Amino acid sequence: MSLVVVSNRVARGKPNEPMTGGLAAALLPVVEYSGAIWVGSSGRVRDGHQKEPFAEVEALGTGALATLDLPAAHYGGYYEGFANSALWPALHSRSDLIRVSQGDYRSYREVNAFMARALLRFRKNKTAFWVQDYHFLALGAELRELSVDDPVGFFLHTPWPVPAVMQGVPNHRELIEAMLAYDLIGFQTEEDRQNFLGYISQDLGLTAEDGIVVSRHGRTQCQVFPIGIDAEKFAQYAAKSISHPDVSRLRKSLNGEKLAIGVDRLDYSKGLVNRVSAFDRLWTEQPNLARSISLLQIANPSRGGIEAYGNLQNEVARLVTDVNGRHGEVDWTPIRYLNKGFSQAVLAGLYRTAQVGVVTPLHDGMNLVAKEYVAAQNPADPGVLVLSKFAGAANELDTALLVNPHDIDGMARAISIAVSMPLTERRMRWEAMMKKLRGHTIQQWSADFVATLEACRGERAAVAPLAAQPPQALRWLRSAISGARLI
Ligand SMILES: O=P(O)(O)OC[C@H]1O[C@H](O[C@H]2O[C@H](CO)[C@@H](O)[C@H](O)[C@H]2O)[C@H](O)[C@@H](O)[C@@H]1O
Ligand SMILES: O=c1ccn([C@@H]2O[C@H](COP(=O)(O)OP(=O)(O)O)[C@@H](O)[C@H]2O)c(=O)[nH]1
Repeated sequence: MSLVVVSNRVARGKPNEPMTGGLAAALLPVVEYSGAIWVGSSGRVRDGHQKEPFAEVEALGTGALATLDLPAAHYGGYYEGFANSALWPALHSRSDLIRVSQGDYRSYREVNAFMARALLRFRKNKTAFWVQDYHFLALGAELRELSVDDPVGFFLHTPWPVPAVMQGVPNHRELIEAMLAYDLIGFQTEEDRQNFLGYISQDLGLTAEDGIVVSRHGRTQCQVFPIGIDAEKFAQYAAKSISHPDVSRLRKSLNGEKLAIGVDRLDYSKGLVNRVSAFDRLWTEQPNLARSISLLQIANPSRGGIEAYGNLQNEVARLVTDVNGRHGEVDWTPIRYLNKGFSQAVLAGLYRTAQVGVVTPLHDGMNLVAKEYVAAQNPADPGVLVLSKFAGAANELDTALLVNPHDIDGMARAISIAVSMPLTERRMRWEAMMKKLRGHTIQQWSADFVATLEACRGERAAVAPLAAQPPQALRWLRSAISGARLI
């Protein structure tokens, strides 16, 4: 079996470069170790009608990376338009931020159709296609139009909201009906899966039995696959990176003061304004904590061409300036605010330096930073994770200090509790989280999804049984897709 993984964003595996988002960070080791071929956008566009889509193919570990120049006439409407100004806000329950035109929807569908044509080149005798995320909701249907009858699966990295929110997306019915051309649809949490099935029932009049929806396309299995991380890799990075100049300079600058860390793309879903307000509240209500805990906030700019993101960047910068102006001293800066990215090896050292990890999104599919923070801690003296209950990660990391990101006082209180938590309690909470991270790795996640997808082969007319978890997940994945080397 050969596996073709498809996403808009890809990663190149350069160890010193920051990752752009969790999807690319998660898929990189999957492709490197499994021998799959990963197809995505090159980030460049190409004019005119491309008879044969242009792809550059390079090796990526034991797998390969194929990047495509997307059609110039449709790229903006697809990426900044429909994907990130209609679907992204809706998926994160921000209907107020939906800005979209019919032209954007047409471009989105054109790019999905273009990608389907491009994928034919990577199809072999026995191929399975694994499509990632909201950029390609209709890609399965486009592949079926081209007579592809291989298993085609889809994984959604974001949340799926309640039906009323999806109803605010133009063309929602046509688009979500097209999703049922997938054999398997994966979600981060049970709540996301239930919301999706709720929409299918309310808007499409289809019922699901044991997560199987039968539509005109055949059968679609809807299942939860929470994404994991390589916890051991982060632990090793963290132990090693202490000597990295960025990490040792940070440590030296702290002078015994405690540190909280936030690491996010500059995105309205991440709750940055509320987080900074919570620190403002903390230092106002408990002035004794000024100079004893500061915040390092890494906020990597994202999707800068979209108005809502530009506005957010200005708002957060203004707020940080206000808070620093209010609480700062000649020799103390309450918030160190950085608009740039770091490699994961350096991030691990920064996570380990901080006694508190603050991950407080308003909504988040999973949030890998929460898991990475835990994995990077020193087992003998672990830090405390303050985690939004609206991050997918809260389902597993339930011994973190769970907070409501809309409750500024509650967050300030949780940060204060985290700062003074005794070692025994910190260790108990951390060990419970670490056990979950070790028990569910990124390799396990991909092996589970691919095994379940492969079980759908030839089963479009009959319900495929849920695949048992493979005992040697990674070995299985490698051997199952060993035929994937296409170049
Ligand atoms: O590709 P961009 O437009 O620059 O955005 C970056 C990625 O953001 C989102 O990441 C999600 O995937 C993570 C891993 O599953 C998950 O932890 C997080 O909660 C999600 O927000 C987006 O879904 C990706 O498609 C983007 O590439
Ligand atoms: O400076 C940075 C900031 C983030 N990341 C990585 O980007 C990913 C962010 O994923 P997450 O799921 O937290 O959020 P997303 O950005 O995908 O919404 C994580 O793997 C981080 O390690 C990175 O490599 N460098």
